[in-house]
Amino acid sequence: MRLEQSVVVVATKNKGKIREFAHAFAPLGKQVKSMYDYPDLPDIVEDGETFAENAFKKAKAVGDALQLPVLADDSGLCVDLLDGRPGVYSARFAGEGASDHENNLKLLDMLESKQLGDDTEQPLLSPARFVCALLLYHPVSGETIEAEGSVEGWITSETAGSGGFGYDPLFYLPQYGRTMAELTLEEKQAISHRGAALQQLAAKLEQQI
Ligand SMILES: O=c1nc[nH]c2c1ncn2[C@H]1C[C@H](O)[C@@H](COP(=O)(O)OP(=O)(O)OP(=O)(O)O)O1
Ligand SMILES: [Mg+2]
Repeated sequence: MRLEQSVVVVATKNKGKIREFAHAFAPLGKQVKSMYDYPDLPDIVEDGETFAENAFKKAKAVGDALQLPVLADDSGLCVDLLDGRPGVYSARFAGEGASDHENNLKLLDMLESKQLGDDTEQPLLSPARFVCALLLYHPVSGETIEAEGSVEGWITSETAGSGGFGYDPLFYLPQYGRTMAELTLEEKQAISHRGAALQQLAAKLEQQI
């Protein structure tokens, strides 16, 4: 499979993801379209047990509806002290339709309550990682190409930054001394789970050309 078109359709409604994909594909001369560009798409139930399963559901639903190759991203945050939660439930951690802010508050609440009684309150609450599964689906051949990326960091109670989206303000990167929300788009792409998955996808696509 090749990504020949000058338009890449991404099966997402997340404006933060759309911004990051647009930034990543612009140097390749490719324009990104999202689910906002196509009314009447079917609703997608993201009830898979893995990121890859959900990415497949999104890419297949939109690819079959549009009869175009479609890329999907399913991603989330896995927190060590919470045994890997919220994981695939990251988007609806504080309930169906929860905002990023509500999800962030719930996560900090859970982690801070674990710390109660500690003599010294630490801003760094738990190691964590962002995970991103990408899946490119071709509706005619049924072919799929998958890629995955992750990035390690710490959940911090000292949230900072207004860039990015989702859990970025509370994801602290010790090597940068900043949260993910304090990075530029370029910096985030260079180290993020999504950037890593995109690199792996590009490598796989090249192999198949
Ligand atoms: O780079 C990231 N920086 C911060 N947070 C992130 C990131 N990447 C994923 N996340 C969080 C946001 C959301 O709580 C969940 C993704 O859920 P996920 O279902 O894949 O995306 P979504 O529902 O927002 O949009 P859509 O399904 O239409 O692509 O993980
Ligand atoms: Mg979603």
